[in-house]
Formats: sequence, C-alpha cells, structure tokens
Amino acid sequence: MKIITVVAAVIRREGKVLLASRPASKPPLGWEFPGGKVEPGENFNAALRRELLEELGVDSVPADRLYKVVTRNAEREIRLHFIRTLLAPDAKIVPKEGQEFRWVELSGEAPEGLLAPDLPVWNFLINFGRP
Ligand SMILES: Nc1nc2c([nH]c(=O)n2[C@H]2C[C@H](O)[C@@H](COP(=O)(O)OP(=O)(O)OP(=O)(O)O)O2)c(=O)[nH]1
Repeated sequence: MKIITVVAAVIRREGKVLLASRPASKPPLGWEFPGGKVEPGENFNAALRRELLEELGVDSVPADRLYKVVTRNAEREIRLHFIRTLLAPDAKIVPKEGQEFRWVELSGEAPEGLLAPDLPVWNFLINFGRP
C-alpha cells in the first residue's frame, strides 16, 4: 500500500481561515487547506513552508499540529496533518499555481465543496475556537 503524507496549513485571520481551490487539473475538486505532499527526507514544517511559498508566494511559520486525518482506498493511504501556521499580518498572498484563495468565516456549516476528509477539521476549528 502506497502511503502519502500531506501537510495542510490552518491559517487564521480575524475569525476567518484561508482555503484554496484545487486546480481543475488535479482531482479531487474542491476547497482545501493550502499545502501538499511531504517529500522524502523533509520534515512536516519544512514541507509546509515550501508548499506555501510555492502556492501563495509568502513565507510562513508552521507551528503545532492541530489534527490528523487518515483516508484509505484499495491503493493508497493518505495521512493528512493539519498544522496551525502563522503568516506575517501584512503578508500579501499572490496565487502562484492558478488556485483561488478565500478567507472563510469560521462559524456554522462547513463551506460547500470543502473536501470530505477536511470536515472533522472544520468541526474541530469551530468547537475549539480561535488561537
Ligand atoms: N493540501 C491539502 N490536501 C488535502 C486536503 N484534504 C485532502 O483530502 N487532501 C488530499 C488531496 C490530495 O489527494 C492530497 C494532496 O495532494 P496534492 O496533489 O495537493 O499534493 P501536491 O500539491 O504536493 O501535488 P503534486 O506534488 O502531486 O503536484 O491530499 C487539504 O485540506 N489540503
């Protein structure tokens, strides 16, 4: 079984959280926490910092892991690690890979199109509030 390790950033600002759309060329379609696959030999925080620089064009400070989700099908297991991440307050996000970004109010129902594995993460963030 192939194991894929993914890091995803929980970036909060004024009661909102940053979500990214997945490009049409890369299923599954939907909204996700920005991030990507960890490369061999890379630690989680270095991988996330690299991904955010590649995708958002900003430097970041990944901090503690908030949540872990494991999904599995016949061929592969995806281990998703959701990491609370800080950006400078004036960091300007410049989409680099064709995704859209949006700040979504952290309250109530999860936004439509949020990837299914991310639903428990959304509920966790709602219930455990702001940093
Ligand atoms: N980044 C991210 N991926 C997620 C989330 N939830 C979720 O199920 N995933 C899944 C979707 C993908 O199957 C996988 C991430 O792979 P990816 O294709 O985005 O990784 P990557 O950017 O490194 O892509 P590449 O190297 O293959 O080009 O994790 C999430 O919130 N954020």
